[in-house]
Amino acid sequence: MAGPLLVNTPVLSQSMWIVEIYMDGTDYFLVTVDRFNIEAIMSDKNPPPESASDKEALSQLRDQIDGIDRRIGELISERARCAQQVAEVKQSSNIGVGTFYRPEREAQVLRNIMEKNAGPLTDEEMARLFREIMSACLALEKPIKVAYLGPEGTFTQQACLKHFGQSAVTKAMAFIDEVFREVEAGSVNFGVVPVENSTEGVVNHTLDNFMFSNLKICGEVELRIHQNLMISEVTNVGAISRIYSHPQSLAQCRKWLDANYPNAERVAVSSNAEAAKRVKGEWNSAAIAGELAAQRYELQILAEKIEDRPDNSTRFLIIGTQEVPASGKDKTSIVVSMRNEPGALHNLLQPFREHNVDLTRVETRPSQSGVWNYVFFIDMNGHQSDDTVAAAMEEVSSRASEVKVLGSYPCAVL
Ligand SMILES: C=C(O[C@@H]1C=C(C(=O)O)C=C[C@H]1O)C(=O)O
Repeated sequence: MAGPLLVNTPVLSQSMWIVEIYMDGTDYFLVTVDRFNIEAIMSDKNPPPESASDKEALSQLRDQIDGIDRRIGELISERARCAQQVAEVKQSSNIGVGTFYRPEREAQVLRNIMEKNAGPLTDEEMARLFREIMSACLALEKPIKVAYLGPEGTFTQQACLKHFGQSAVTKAMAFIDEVFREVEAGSVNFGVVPVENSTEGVVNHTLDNFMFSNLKICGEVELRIHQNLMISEVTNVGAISRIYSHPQSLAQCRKWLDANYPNAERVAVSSNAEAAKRVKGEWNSAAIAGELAAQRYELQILAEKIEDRPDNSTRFLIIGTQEVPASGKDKTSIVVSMRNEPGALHNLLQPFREHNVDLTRVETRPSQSGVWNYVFFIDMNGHQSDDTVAAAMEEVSSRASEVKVLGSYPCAVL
């Protein structure tokens, strides 16, 4: 066999190159290589030759993208002008006085986008883009103010941005009670608090607040929780002897820590964001927190997704003063108190079964007053205006000492 006869000839396609041709009698063999791999391997000193046709193709595609971007920009402006007109209609009529933000409408818009999406972007990616467009359009109508359980960089802040987008004006509060108070006082429009929380361990605190508050649940957010090990610019990577985080996060990463940092001291602090703050300026420590904390406190992520369970997620509630109309796919949350008697729980659950209402969560809390013996927090699929939900609720009301509807709200879209 003779050869190679030719080296580095970009003739097969834009992505495949023939690098060698061997002759063997009348047969010949091509040795090809993926151009993009080659490009990655080659150093800047020795760049692959660019053909004139490749350059032309690239420049044509870029011109096309510039044109599309112009059109997208024009369409976004047109959409924003429509949202401004909606605001004018809302203002001049009594439709939606004080309710510029419409959670049910936003959920419908996002669901619609996901349903119509033909790819190649995923439904979630597409909805995320539209989430930001809507957030900016709403800010033109009226900037929305939201309080959340801080400090900055917590998973609750991440949930807040996921739900309201980057154009919302956010305010970090130190405690869950303060988030409730801030909304009740009217200094913000909404609040975001964790409810089924595998990270911050504050589920009960949120539920207890609902017992004495007239605020409504206006929405829910689900967040995949990814934990990361992060360090500051002064950290000596080889000498990490202390790792800060919230106790729940330390627990979630226990196996990973046992395997990777068996001798480091694990220090529990009040939040993941607090952990991130502490590693600033400490050469021998690291923190476990979310990506947002790394961004906020300018830390470097040393290892990502270190949680032992990859399906780890947390649910947050949006609290406000408005009743949310049905969006087509909703949940209803209630709190019910029952007298302490045999079969109380059975009596409470029976109407839901009879009316075919699907319960998604039942939580029991000790009563905080003598009147309520058992207090149950119940989440169900459906809106309180649905016939089945309304019928079940009526029946429950006749059996319980007290029933309070915490709200009907759209199921989390993203
Ligand atoms: C435009 C409206 O107001 C707000 C903005 C929305 C949007 O940009 O699509 C949707 C719902 C509201 O939060 C509306 O009520 O339709």
